[in-house]
Amino acid sequence: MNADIRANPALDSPYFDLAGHIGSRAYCMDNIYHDGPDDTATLLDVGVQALLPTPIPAPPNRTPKGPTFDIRQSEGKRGLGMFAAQNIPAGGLIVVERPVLVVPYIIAIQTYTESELYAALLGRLSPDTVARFLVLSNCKPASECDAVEGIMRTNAIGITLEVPDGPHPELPTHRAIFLNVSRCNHSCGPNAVWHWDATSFSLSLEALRPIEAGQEITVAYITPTHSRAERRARLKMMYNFSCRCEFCARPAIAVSKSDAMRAELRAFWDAVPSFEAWCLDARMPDHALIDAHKRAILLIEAEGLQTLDYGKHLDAIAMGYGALQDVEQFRAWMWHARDARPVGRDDAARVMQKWINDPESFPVWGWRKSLQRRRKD
Ligand SMILES: C[S@@+](CC[C@H](N)C(=O)[O-])C[C@H]1O[C@@H](n2cnc3c(N)ncnc32)[C@H](O)[C@@H]1O
Repeated sequence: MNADIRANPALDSPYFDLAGHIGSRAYCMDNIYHDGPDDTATLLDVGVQALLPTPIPAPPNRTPKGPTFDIRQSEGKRGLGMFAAQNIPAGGLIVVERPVLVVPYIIAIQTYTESELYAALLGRLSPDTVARFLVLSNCKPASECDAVEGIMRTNAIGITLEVPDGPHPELPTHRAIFLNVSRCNHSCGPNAVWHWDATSFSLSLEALRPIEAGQEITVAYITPTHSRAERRARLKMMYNFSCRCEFCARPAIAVSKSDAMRAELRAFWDAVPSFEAWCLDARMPDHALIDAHKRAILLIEAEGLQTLDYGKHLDAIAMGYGALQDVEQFRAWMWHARDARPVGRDDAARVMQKWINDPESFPVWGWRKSLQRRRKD
């Protein structure tokens, strides 16, 4: 079993049935050919393979203008890293990339070793792609696994393919290698995030906040809301490095404050009332919900954690002001929410602009008052 992988929610499934999985799978190797320089070599369950669309549609056309990044040495013993080659706005697209290798999260094959399978898969790629794969970082000692498996464990990103619900909820989850995004180092307050789009078989990397030209582009390898000590222990265990990000380098006095703020953010969604509950409950102050989300934004900005539902908090504040029929604040926060949308998502921005122009067309306009009035009647 491949224990080290980023983002594998399928494995939290209570229905995970490893024995059933092993007993019932058949696999095939194939290639997916793309327009770009690198094809994808796949090892897929035959059922999953049959579900792939042919041809695979092109990724949504949101191509950034000019080169957005370069790969070079990062400071402080972090190896290579990805750096912004131009100023990138919040929500700006950095790169869209197809994987060069895709394998199931669990490979239930006993007749071949994983090394043999990877050798066969690499044999399906161009020599140039293989050369670029083989120089990716490997954090695993030779005593633990061979070099190719080490590269997989260090760089693979968890992706899900489109598989209908069934008795094997682990089936959609795969490990994929992306040659550029693999060069992104980890930060406990990352300035970028990746999104996998199963339909176009592509990964897009987007800025979470403005990134200046020359600044390093970072992502989070683990959930960043844990305490500094927990984050570091987890990174050491999974990726065998002591985190050297700016958030871990803070002085000790700042660490307990940071740990407390992250704990508050981790508990946020369980503690905050739902929008409907706040609308209905007259005992709750008018600004209770809005203030809670404003506090979350404050914490997120202090800790560089825009990866945590930043846009959702902005939406919630705008919605709160809409429910209170506060035109001025509604417009101001809807602007923020609109601007925080990833660049290129024009359909969402258009709808939000319509609400800014005509607040009364906002679907929950005045709800807190009207629901309470209705409750009294
Ligand atoms: C996926 S690779 C990232 C790119 C890598 N630096 C390279 O040269 O290809 C992951 C490896 O980069 C290094 N790394 C990433 N983030 C780091 C950080 N915050 N502090 C120290 N090392 C880091 C570790 O060696 C880790 O195993």
